Amino acid sequence: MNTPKTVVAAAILSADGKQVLAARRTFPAEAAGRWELPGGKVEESETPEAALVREIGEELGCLIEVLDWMQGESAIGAAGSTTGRLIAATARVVAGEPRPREHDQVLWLAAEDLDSVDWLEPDRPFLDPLRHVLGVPEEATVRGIFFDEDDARSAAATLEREGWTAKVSRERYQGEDDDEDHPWSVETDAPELVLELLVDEHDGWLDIPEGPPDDSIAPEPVELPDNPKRIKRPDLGSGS
Ligand SMILES: Nc1nc2c([nH]c(=O)n2[C@H]2C[C@H](O)[C@@H](COP(=O)(O)OP(=O)(O)OP(=O)(O)O)O2)c(=O)[nH]1
Repeated sequence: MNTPKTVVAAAILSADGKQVLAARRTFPAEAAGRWELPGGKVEESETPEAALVREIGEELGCLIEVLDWMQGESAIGAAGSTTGRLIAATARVVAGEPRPREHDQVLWLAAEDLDSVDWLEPDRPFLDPLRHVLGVPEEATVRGIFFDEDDARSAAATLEREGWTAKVSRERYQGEDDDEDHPWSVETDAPELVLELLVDEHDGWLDIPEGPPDDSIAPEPVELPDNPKRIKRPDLGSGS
C-alpha cells in the first residue's frame, strides 16, 4: 500500500499582506479550471519548507520565504481513497515576480474575494484562517453596543455560529462624567441588518460611525436677490 504523500501549498501574500495568490490548475482533467494554492509533493528527504520553496520556484519562477504553517490539514483524493494530505503555509515573495508556468491563470484575491473562485475541495478549510490573515476590511465592520457583557457575548456567539467574525471588547471611559458602567461592544463583519436584529433582541444599539457630510443631500443654496426687493403694498386707493 502506498503511504499518502504530503502536498505543501503556499498562501503567497501580497507586499501589503491584504491579498493572496490563487492559481488555476490545468491538469488532471477533473481539477483543470479549479483554483488552488500553488505547491506540490514533498520529495523524500526534503523538508516541507524546502519542498514549498522549490515547488514555487518551479511553478511561478520566484523565490518565496515561508512565514507560518496554517493550522490543520486536509485529505486529498476521493472519499475512501485518500492519496495524500495537504498542508499550507503563508509565504511572501523575496525575489522575482510570480508568473505562472504550469497554471493557466493566477489571481491576487483580497479577503472579501476569496469565495469568488472555485477552489479545489482540500483547499477550502484553509480559506477561513486565510480571511483572518488577510484581515477584514475596515469599512466592512459594524459595531453593536450592549450594556451587559452577557448580551454582548451571546450576540457575538450567534454571529460566529452564522459564520461571521465577532470581537467583543469593553468600551472605554467617555470622560469626566463617566461612571463605572461602561458598555460592551461587538465588532463584526456581518451585514448591518444582521447585527441590527441582534441589538434589538439584546437591548443594545448600533454604533454607526459618522461619515463625511453627504453632499448629495445638502439643501439647494437659496437664491438671493440682486436688488432690494420691492414690497407690493395693498392698494389703499388714492382717496379724493
Ligand atoms: N499543489 C497543490 N496541489 C493540490 C492543492 N489542493 C489539492 O487538492 N491538490 C492536489 C492536486 C494534486 O492531486 C496534488 C498535487 O499535485 P501537484 O501536481 O501540484 O504536485 P507536484 O507538482 O509535486 O506533481 P508531480 O507533477 O511532481 O506529480 O494535490 C493545492 O492547493 N496545491
